[in-house]
Amino acid sequence: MADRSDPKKSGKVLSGPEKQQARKERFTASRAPKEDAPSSKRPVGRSTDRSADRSGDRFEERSGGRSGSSASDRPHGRSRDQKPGYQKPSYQKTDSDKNRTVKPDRSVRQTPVLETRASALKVEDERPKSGARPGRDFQRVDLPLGRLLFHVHQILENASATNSPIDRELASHFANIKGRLTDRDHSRIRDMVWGVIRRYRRLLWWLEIKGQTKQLRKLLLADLALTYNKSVADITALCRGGGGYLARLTDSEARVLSSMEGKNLAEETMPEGAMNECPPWAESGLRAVFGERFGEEAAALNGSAPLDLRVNPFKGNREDLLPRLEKAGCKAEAIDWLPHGIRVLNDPKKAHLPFYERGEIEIQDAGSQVLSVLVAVEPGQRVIDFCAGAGGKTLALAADMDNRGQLVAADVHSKRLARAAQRLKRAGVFNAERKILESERDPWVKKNKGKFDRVLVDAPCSGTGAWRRSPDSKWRRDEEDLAELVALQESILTSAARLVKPGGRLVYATCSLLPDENEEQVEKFLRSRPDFKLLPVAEIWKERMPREMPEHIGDMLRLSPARDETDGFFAAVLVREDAAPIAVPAQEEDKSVN
Ligand SMILES: C[S@@+](CC[C@H](N)C(=O)[O-])C[C@H]1O[C@@H](n2cnc3c(N)ncnc32)[C@H](O)[C@@H]1O
Repeated sequence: MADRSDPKKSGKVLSGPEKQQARKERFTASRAPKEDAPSSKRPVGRSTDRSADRSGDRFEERSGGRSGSSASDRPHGRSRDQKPGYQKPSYQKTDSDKNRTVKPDRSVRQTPVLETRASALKVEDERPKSGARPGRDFQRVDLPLGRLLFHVHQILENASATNSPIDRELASHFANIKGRLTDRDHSRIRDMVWGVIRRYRRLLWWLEIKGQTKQLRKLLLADLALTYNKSVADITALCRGGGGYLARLTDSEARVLSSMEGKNLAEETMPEGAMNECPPWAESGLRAVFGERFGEEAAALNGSAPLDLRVNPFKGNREDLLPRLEKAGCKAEAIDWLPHGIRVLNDPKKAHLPFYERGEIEIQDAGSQVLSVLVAVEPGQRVIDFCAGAGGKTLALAADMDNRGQLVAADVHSKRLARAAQRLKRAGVFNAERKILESERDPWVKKNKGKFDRVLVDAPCSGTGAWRRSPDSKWRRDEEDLAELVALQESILTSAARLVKPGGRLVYATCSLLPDENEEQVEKFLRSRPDFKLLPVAEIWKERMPREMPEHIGDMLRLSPARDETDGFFAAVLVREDAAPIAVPAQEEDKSVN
């Protein structure tokens, strides 16, 4: 899926090395403090056996998330392992590794991957398994927890050093150690990495009240104590130092961990923003939008997202598809307020995938489906999806155009457009073409001014509405990024507006919930372009949607996870008045465009 929340790929908001360094420091400092001497005595912690029932934090695979991006998306420039602070994943063979090639011991119960957290993270016995024949048997066995922690720490450190998405860092780490870990180890590492990310601000709060500096190692250790209920003795046993293990606990670390024993991650005195994992840079904006409902919405944004599908009308219909999905093992129901939406209720074997591969369905959040409907395209029109990315909305627009008319998928990111092309082909779309833009002010825009009935600007944004799908994105941004995004959005909106023909429509959308990226952006635009007027979304909703519009949706669309059970989305529909001349502000007429 396209990466809404990655403005760096646009070439517009690339940060310099200083900024990268600042980011790194913000995310965490990476080295243990010098003043902490290694712990010489064994701490006196007790092992508690409280069951870890604070669930909801397990890793979820991103399928169709707007902010997800694949390794092929890597921004231009230096490769990951040239970046400062990046550590190439190491795999040093230890004595215990030599005994790691053993026959499966059928007497040992195989622990399911998603066991309760406390038992899944038990301190494991590292003695050689009986029956091992080094070099002859191929069955790998799971790594002990201490070794897993080393990988978890390395992945978090690298993600922090390169400011790259966690899923990309996980994939790269696993690729680098080339199959040396079992699938179950991969799962456990993922769980732990995503756990730290999902509990990041709460863990930071704990470090702060204990007078600790922000360090990934400390976050990880605090997570073991507060989430997995590990005692200091347990943690000491896990951090044994040397190849493949975290360094031994310092005295100060042991003291802090000891003071955390028996404590809950979520403390009553914790501020609401921290409790709900809201990053400080977004908190005031979300409070301004949600007022008293801030806590409820922030909590929902910190939850997990459902898997939504859109039925491709070129290949079938929802009524026929639902029983077929169910027969294949995917329990799903119609999203009755959408024309083609389906919500997956239970699909443990990913039975929906063959349907996806045949182009019968697309993976698309319900909110994203609404945006496409609001563009209200007609067959035969000229339509442009100006920030098309990998084509999520282009596909939906093509279906509503019934393959008739001209549909342009434009973007500055050629690889994303290439993915869009594959998806369009698979879906049976043949009225779409690609346009790679140099920037939003590409001369092509001027050449085509006033030619389109519909212009969709699905702008790059902070992605606050999609945090459920990419919780790490909130810790990779700051106020400065937000300001850069707002400037980019304004520039894209004013430039793309030139494409709208008289009587045509400009639809501005984001998956952000912040007013600076949404209402304020639209209001600013309308002040500078009096030839455009806001069309209340209710006007389109009543014509295009199977159910009435909920009352809380105003003239501009705002969807949120707590109230609408969708990702957070914003959209405004702007109509260009019929006979008005194309008023292009002076700064739009870039000299190079002529
Ligand atoms: C939110 S994503 C689009 C998601 C896509 N519409 C979908 O539904 O899958 C925003 C897109 O804007 C593109 N973009 C960034 N800067 C741009 C610019 N200056 N002009 C046009 N597109 C830009 C990004 O490459 C990204 O694909």
